[in-house]
Amino acid sequence: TTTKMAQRAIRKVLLAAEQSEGAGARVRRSIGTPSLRNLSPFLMLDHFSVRPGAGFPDHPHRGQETITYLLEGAVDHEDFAGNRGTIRAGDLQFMTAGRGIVHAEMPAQNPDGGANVGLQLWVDLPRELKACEPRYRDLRAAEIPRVDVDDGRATVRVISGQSHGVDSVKDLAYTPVWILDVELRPGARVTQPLPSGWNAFAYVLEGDAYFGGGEGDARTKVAQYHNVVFQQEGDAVHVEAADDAAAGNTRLVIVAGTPLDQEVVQYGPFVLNSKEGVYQALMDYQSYSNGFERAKDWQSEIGK
Ligand SMILES: Nc1ccc(F)c(C(=O)c2c[nH]c3ncc(Cl)cc23)c1F
Ligand SMILES: [Fe+3]
Repeated sequence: TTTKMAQRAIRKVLLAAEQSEGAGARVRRSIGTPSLRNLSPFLMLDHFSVRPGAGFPDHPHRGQETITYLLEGAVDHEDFAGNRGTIRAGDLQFMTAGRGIVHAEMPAQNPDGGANVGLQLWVDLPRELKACEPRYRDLRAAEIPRVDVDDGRATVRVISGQSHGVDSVKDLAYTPVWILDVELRPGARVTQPLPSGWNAFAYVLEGDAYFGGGEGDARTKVAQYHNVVFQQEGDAVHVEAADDAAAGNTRLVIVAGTPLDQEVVQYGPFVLNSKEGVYQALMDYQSYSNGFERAKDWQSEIGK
């Protein structure tokens, strides 16, 4: 007999309000705001929109991993070590900043193009990896397995982790995370197991999603641009779409990660385990040392 999955209850629901970031970019930040800081290992979630002429010019990172998921358009990146690349709709870039990166992230040259839209998730690095060598891992759309669920009413792109018997192709971040891109057509019902004890959230990209319910409990309706943070207890999250065929599709990402048992002291893109660590990062960045040597006399081409 299959034991019924203990569903995770909702801890809180947050609206991701729009704010400015970088040079003329707009982001909807739902993790990393005063109302949601402690969701280890997650430090920030930005749902960004960047038009040609705007972007994220030269800036540093230390002590975290950034996972960038392009939903529309294309973004170029270029760093102080000469690494360059483009991530297009459906692709992801996993960047481990480790001891230090200085880079720019700008819309790919398409002057008459529309907005470039995606998600950028910052994941904390465990203490012993804070000073590791930086690295990049790209995951192209074609490499991401898809699984049809609920008689084809739902589709899950398994970016990282497992869903309904399908495994992602490879682990790309040091800190274990699951990232599932879920498309629900009208009437879809999906129960998604998650590793127990991990922190987990869902961010609604399109349409309305209904969480929980069953056993006589009412479902919770969550609208677009809202982030649903789940309790740590429980084995699975349950999500549904409205039955009404006129409602259109619902799209959300379900993300889970292993909590890190360490202090988080953050000053912008410097994320360490102590104030001294943050001071040191600021000093190193300003004096081009301990991982920031290549920032001296460097300017990106794309961020000019
Ligand atoms: N000022 C400032 C300081 C530190 C940063 F890391 C950034 C930054 O690069 C981003 C912050 N949200 C993002 N969403 C998507 C992308 Cl592609 C980049 C960013 C930035 F703009
Ligand atoms: Fe960056």
